[in-house]
Amino acid sequence: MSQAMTHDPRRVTVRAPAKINLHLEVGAPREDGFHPLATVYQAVGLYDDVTVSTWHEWSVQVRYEGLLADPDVSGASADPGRVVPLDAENVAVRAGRALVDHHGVDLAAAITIHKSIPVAGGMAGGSADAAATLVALDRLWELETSDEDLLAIAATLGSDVPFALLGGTAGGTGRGEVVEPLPDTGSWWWVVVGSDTGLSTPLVYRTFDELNDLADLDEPSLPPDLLMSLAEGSLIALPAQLQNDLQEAALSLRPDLVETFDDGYEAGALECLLSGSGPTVLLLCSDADHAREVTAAMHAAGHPRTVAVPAPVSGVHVVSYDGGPVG
Ligand SMILES: C[C@](O)(CO)[C@H](O)COP(=O)(O)OP(=O)(O)OC[C@H]1O[C@@H](n2ccc(N)nc2=O)[C@H](O)[C@@H]1O
Ligand SMILES: Nc1ncnc2c1ncn2[C@@H]1O[C@H](COP(=O)(O)OP(=O)(O)OP(=O)(O)O)[C@@H](O)[C@H]1O
Repeated sequence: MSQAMTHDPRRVTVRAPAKINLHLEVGAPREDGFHPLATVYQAVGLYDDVTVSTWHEWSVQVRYEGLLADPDVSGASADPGRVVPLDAENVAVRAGRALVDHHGVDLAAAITIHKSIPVAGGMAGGSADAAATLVALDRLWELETSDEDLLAIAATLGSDVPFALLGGTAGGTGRGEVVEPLPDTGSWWWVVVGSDTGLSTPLVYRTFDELNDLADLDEPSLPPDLLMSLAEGSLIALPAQLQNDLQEAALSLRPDLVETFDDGYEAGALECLLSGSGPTVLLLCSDADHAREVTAAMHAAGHPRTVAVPAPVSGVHVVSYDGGPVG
C-alpha cells in the first residue's frame, strides 16, 4: 500500500490559527511536573498553513512569512530559538507519526509549513502546526478519525494542541488539554506585538515556581465575570478581567517587555497583556479602526513585528484539496 501511495500527487492544505489566553490561572505543579490550569483560550486571525502529500518518508520544510518574513528569521544567522527543527523533532512530524500509529497504517508524508505565527512566541504556533497536520493527513488518507480520537491524539502532542483543533473561544482545564467551547458573541480586535527573540515555555513555568509561594496557590478556576462579558460581547469590563499568571515570570526574564507595555498604553490600547508564556504582547482595541491606529503607532514606536488581528476565528480547517480551493 505505501509503495502505491508514494506517487499519489494529491495535496491537502489546512489552516490553523494562533491562540491567546484571555485568562491564564496557574496552580502549583502536579506530580507529573505539569501545572493545573484554568484558561480561556481565544483563536486569533494569525495563521500557519500546512500542506501535506504522501511521500516515501517523513519530511518537513518551513517557509517563514508575514511577521516572520525577514532574513534574520529564516537565514543562516537566525536565532536558533526562532527557527523550527526540520527533523523528527518537528511537532508536525510527531503529529503525523501519532496519527499513523493510531490507525496502524504504514504511511508517511511530505509536510510544508507556511509559518506566520511567531516561533516560541506564546501563541502556540507549534501546536497549530500539529493540529493542522492531524486534520490534513486525516483528509488526505481518508482515515475518518473521530473528533474524540483527534482530540485525544492532540493532547498527547502538547497541552495547547486540542484547542487549535477547536478554535473560537474555549475554556481549558487539566494541564490545558481539556477544552470546552464557550459562548462568545463579541467581534474583538487585538494588536499582536512580536518580539525579536523567543521565550522557552518550560523556563517561564520554572520561573513562575520560583517567584510564587506554591503552597499558597489556589486551585485555578474559570472566572464567571469574564465569561459573562464574552457571552454578552461586552467590552466595558473586559480590560480589567484579563489575567495572565505567567506575565510576572516572563517579564522577569525579559524586562525589556515593560517598555513594550508602556508603548502599548501610549499607543492607546485599552489593555496590554502577555500572550501565554510570552514574549508576544497583546493590545486590546475597541474595533478594527482603533486596531489600525494602534498598529501604526506601534510601528512608529519601533515595533515592526506588529499586526492587527480579529478574534475569535475558527479552528483548523481545510483551505485547499488537490491544490485547488475547497468547494
Ligand atoms: C503557556 C501555554 O501556552 C498556555 O496556554 C501552555 O500552558 C503551554 O502549552 P504547550 O506549549 O502546549 O506545553 P506542552 O508542550 O504541553 O509542555 C511544555 C512544557 O511546559 C510546561 N507546562 C506546560 C503546560 C502546563 N499546564 N504546565 C506546564 O508546566 C512543562 O514544563 C512542559 O514540559
Ligand atoms: N512546527 C513547529 N512550529 C513551531 N515550533 C516548533 C515546531 N516544531 C517544533 N517546534 C519547537 O517547539 C518550541 C515551541 O515553539 P512554539 O512556536 O510552539 O512556541 P510557543 O508558541 O511559545 O508555544 P506555546 O504557546 O504553546 O507554549 C520551539 O522551540 C520550536 O523550535
